[in-house]
Amino acid sequence: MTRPSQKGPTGHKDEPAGFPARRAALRLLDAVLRRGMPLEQALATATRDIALPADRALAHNITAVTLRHLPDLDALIDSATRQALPDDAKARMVLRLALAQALLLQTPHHAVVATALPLVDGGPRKLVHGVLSALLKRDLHLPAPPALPAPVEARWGAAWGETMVAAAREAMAVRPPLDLSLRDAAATAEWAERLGGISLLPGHVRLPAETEVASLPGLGEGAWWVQDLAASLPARLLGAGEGRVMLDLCAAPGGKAMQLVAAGWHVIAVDQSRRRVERLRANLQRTALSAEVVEADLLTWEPSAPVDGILLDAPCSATGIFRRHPDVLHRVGPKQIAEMTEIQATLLDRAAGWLKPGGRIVYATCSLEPSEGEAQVDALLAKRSDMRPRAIAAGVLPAGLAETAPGRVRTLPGQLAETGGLDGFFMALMERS
Ligand SMILES: C[S@@+](CC[C@H](N)C(=O)[O-])C[C@H]1O[C@@H](n2cnc3c(N)ncnc32)[C@H](O)[C@@H]1O
Repeated sequence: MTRPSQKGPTGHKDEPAGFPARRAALRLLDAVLRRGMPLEQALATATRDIALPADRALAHNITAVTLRHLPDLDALIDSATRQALPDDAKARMVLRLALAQALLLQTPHHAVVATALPLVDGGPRKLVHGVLSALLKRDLHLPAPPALPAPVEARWGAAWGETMVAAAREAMAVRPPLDLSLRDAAATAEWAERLGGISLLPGHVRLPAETEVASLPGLGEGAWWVQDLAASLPARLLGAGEGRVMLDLCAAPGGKAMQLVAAGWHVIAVDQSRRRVERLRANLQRTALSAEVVEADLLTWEPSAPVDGILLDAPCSATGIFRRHPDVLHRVGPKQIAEMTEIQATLLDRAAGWLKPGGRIVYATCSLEPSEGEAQVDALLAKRSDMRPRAIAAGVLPAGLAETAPGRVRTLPGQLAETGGLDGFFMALMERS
């Protein structure tokens, strides 16, 4: 048995060692699954009473691993209960976390049981003990790769086919690599060598998944920023700026704005979120790149004059970044997607009217839902006879990716898999005639 600590790290008597991290993990899982909060957003509140960074990291890790394997963990739980536990029952939440620790984090079984049972004190302790003991006696294995939530598999299967769903499961099983965008694309070879990575495009360096960002050379001097390879593509479609004016709409925290400034555009970066605009300013300061920053709601704000270029990185369901944020697939469904498509259509409509004749716009979303990507651009082109697709220049995309239609790129799980894959994104380049 795990020896109960005299006093837990939070000062409570008779708490088993490691209990505060498990209590925080339960709060985190509850925030994501019952209240629909993003995991990263729930972190500060859920871990507020944890003093040690290592315990906060453990709570985060237990929850993330649980979310990556949730459907398979649920199947195990259901195999050991006579009556299915409600989806949001505390007993199910605790069992999910406990099994994830035992099966995926190799936590000793006695520690799993000792830290799980106090989570249901005053509740279904006997039930949880019974189910957990019965399951831990079995020779348990989780399927590899993990299943995605059934509604997601059905939706993506219908949109992209079963091969994509299988690739998405594989992508969910592994931590993605760390991609950096460089301020000085001319120094790509030098930085790739210095950082020990590979480069798939000028201005890009890819490092192994376990790389610790804080310890890398170049961070303090602002030589690079973290940005998935797919997320770096929309700004690349717009080419070199040569001092022309670019509106970066929905710009914070600024990954694409920094690329555009580094490519020679005069950038006006607009975002409505104060907190995220602060991060945008800090990022510009760290990289010594300068842009006009505007904190405003794009549903009412408009530029004072037509512009040469626009990048609209629209708010979206973010289902394309599930590899780093497994919570998204459990929080986002048709309702949230439909809400996002309405905002996207309004923003794209407004933005298209702000281009000079001959000006170019890129519309992008980090979503794997066609309604937030292809369908938005189809609708704009059907509505506006002054907008037309603009072919993507040679050499802009990495080897292995190509336009899916003139001016359009769709990145999917499974693409570039041999070098670590990339996030799910849609982008389209159009020109105003
Ligand atoms: C996908 S993120 C942008 C990421 C950013 N382009 C980058 O590369 O770092 C979407 C952004 O849209 C902003 N946003 C959502 N609705 C908005 C609106 N009505 N007006 C202005 N910004 C908005 C959010 O605050 C969020 O920062």
